[in-house]
Amino acid sequence: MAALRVLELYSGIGGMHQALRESCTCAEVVAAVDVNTLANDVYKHNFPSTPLWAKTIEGITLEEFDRLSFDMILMSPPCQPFTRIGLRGDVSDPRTKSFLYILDILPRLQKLPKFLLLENVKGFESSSARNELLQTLATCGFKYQEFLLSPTCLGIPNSRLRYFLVAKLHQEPFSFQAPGQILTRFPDQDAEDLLKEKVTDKTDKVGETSSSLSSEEKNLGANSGPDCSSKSLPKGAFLFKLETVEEMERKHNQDNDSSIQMLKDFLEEENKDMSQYFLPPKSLLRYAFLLDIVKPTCRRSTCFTKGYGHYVEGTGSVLQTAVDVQLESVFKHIDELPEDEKLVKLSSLKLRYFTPREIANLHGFPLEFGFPEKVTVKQCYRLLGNSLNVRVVAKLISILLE
Ligand SMILES: C[S@@+](CC[C@H](N)C(=O)[O-])C[C@H]1O[C@@H](n2cnc3c(N)ncnc32)[C@H](O)[C@@H]1O
Repeated sequence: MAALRVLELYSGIGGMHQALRESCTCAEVVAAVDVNTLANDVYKHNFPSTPLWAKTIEGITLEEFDRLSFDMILMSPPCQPFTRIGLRGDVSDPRTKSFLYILDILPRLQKLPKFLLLENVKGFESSSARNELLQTLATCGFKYQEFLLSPTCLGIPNSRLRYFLVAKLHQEPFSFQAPGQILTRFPDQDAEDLLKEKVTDKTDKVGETSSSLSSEEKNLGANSGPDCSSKSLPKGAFLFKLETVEEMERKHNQDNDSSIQMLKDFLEEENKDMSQYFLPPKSLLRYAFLLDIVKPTCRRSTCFTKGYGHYVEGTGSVLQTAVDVQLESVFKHIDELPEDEKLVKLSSLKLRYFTPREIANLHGFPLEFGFPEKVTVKQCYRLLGNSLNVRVVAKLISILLE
């Protein structure tokens, strides 16, 4: 069988290429395109034989696209115009220009690709750019399905809810196609969950609390979950550490969901020198209440963004390495303490950032995937924060090509 000719647009560090490999598809990336010099260096480091076009997508002519004669497009367009917390410039944001250019080129190609996969942030599904994409695909004769998925669907303890679209040309609809719907789980997941529930049913009655909701839905607080000591508190009440009862319950549920792996499976060797990753006193004192603190035995972590290690708030979880220290005992009445005592208490948790390697592990990059030596830790965080979960995309590629 001839190898599938794949065009990787907005290639970054090559998350899509890695996913293609992980899916064991017989394929060749005929061109990867990105303007970011540093991301391109990382890409070349890991995929040295792939032709890398360090230019803007809108600078590629129709003829150049035609010459590549590709069968598949894999792409992650810039997400800033669609993020829920951003300005949501959508199609009027200049960063969407290259995507609109692709939509304009697509119907005019000499040979349409047979397959297409797109990744973007949650928020893209309600954008005009997405409506234009669907319209273009329908005009060209593609069958497509949209998803909102997080790595937790695959038992990975990391939330990274993303929009995905898979499309194939002139073929039977997907067996799982649900017109007008965005699927929030993998097509085979219902059957898998049912099987799991049956097994748990027989062996462990406590398992009943893992309802038919996906982990991400539980994550979003859609499940009331098992009993927890905080239940008598009024809805929305704040506990220690600026957390509501609902947040506490959600974390509690996820940490007890044995279908998700523990974070310790993704961590680096304990004997490695981690001194550079510990949170400095200034950050501890200023942001302690806003940190999402997890232990190695936890089965969850928040989405690691490109600001991780630079901004503290909302950019990703931090790891409590002093595992025997009780979080509650540290935070209780901490506000009443003078600063030096506060710092002693907070330091006892031994909080550190996840290393770039650990984030790469959570994102599904294999151990052989690396960064050139000159790339700094902060740059690694930035590039990984822009990238994707390889295992989620690999599974979608398999589903698309089934
Ligand atoms: C969301 S990131 C994609 C990350 C990639 N999937 C990965 O695994 O690293 C978007 C990428 O698009 C690139 N980009 C943005 N606008 C572009 C354009 N007009 N032409 C080419 N690349 C562009 C950025 O440099 C960035 O690396």
